Amino acid sequence: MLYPINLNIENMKITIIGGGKVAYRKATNFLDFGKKVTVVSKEFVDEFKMIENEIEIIYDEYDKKYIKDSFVVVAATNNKDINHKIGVYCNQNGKLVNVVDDKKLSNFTVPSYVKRGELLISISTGGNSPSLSAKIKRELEETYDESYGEYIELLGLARKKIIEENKDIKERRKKIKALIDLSVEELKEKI
Ligand SMILES: C[C@@]1(CC(=O)O)C2=NC(=C\c3[nH]c(c(CCC(=O)O)c3CC(=O)O)Cc3[nH]c(c(CC(=O)O)c3CCC(=O)O)/C=C3\N/C(=C\2)[C@@H](CCC(=O)O)[C@]3(C)CC(=O)O)/[C@H]1CCC(=O)O
Ligand SMILES: NC(=O)c1ccc[n+]([C@@H]2O[C@H](COP(=O)([O-])OP(=O)(O)OC[C@H]3O[C@@H](n4cnc5c(N)ncnc54)[C@H](O)[C@@H]3O)[C@@H](O)[C@H]2O)c1
Repeated sequence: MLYPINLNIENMKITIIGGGKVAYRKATNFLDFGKKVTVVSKEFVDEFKMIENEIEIIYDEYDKKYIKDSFVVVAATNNKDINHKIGVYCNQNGKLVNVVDDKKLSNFTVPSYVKRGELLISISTGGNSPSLSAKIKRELEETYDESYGEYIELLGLARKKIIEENKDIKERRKKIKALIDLSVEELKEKI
């Protein structure tokens, strides 16, 4: 079973090999988290036009030289042998790699996720059913709607204020725990 981890990718070079639908989805995942990626492929599906200004595009077939300096790699071609080769190379060279057609060779997979400001809920089925992950995501999107972005921010600010103003740890914890029972309006008054 895979271990959940939230990764700081800010200073990591990320390269995606392949220019199909799956590569596009993986590229937008990284962009969602403010990270520019390099994508290497001879051909690209039209969707890439929407993000061409936000990524670096290399028109070529896979070559080791394109991932030598990358720390995170996604092998997303429709060529099983190439994907496998990329997976093996990355595993042997201490890189994080997601091979889109080989869960075993991947040392990370990409979960489905709901993002509301800093609230991040991720969903994985261990590769058993990505469609179920997508379904659960849609359900969670309704429960945790857009308003949660502001709510989480307010909770963070109120928590910070309580920490600054209360030296007694017990008292502090009690007050912080009570925050989640407050409405947005009530939280605003606390800040
Ligand atoms: C969650 C999501 C994130 C994302 O990719 O962004 C994601 N797949 C999504 C969708 C999706 N993928 C597939 C379908 C077609 C229907 C179906 O097969 O169910 C649909 C449905 C659709 O398109 O709606 C086909 C598929 N997927 C994988 C294989 C290969 C294999 O199983 O070996 C094949 C078969 C290829 C073939 O046909 O041979 C493998 C993986 N896909 C994963 C993630 C990882 C496990 C996550 C988990 O445990 O749930 C893992 C292991 C590796 C990885 O890619 O990281 C994203 C939902 C986006 C959202 O959030 O809306
Ligand atoms: N993980 C997932 O979520 C998921 C979902 C569906 C399918 N898949 C798997 O992912 C594979 C890719 O799916 P897709 O729909 O994006 O395929 P696709 O056919 O739309 O795209 C494949 C891309 O790979 C590129 N490519 C082929 N050989 C290459 C090489 N040597 N170097 C660089 N680029 C190369 C092609 O130019 C094309 O852009 C499928 O074969 C399938 O096994 C995975």
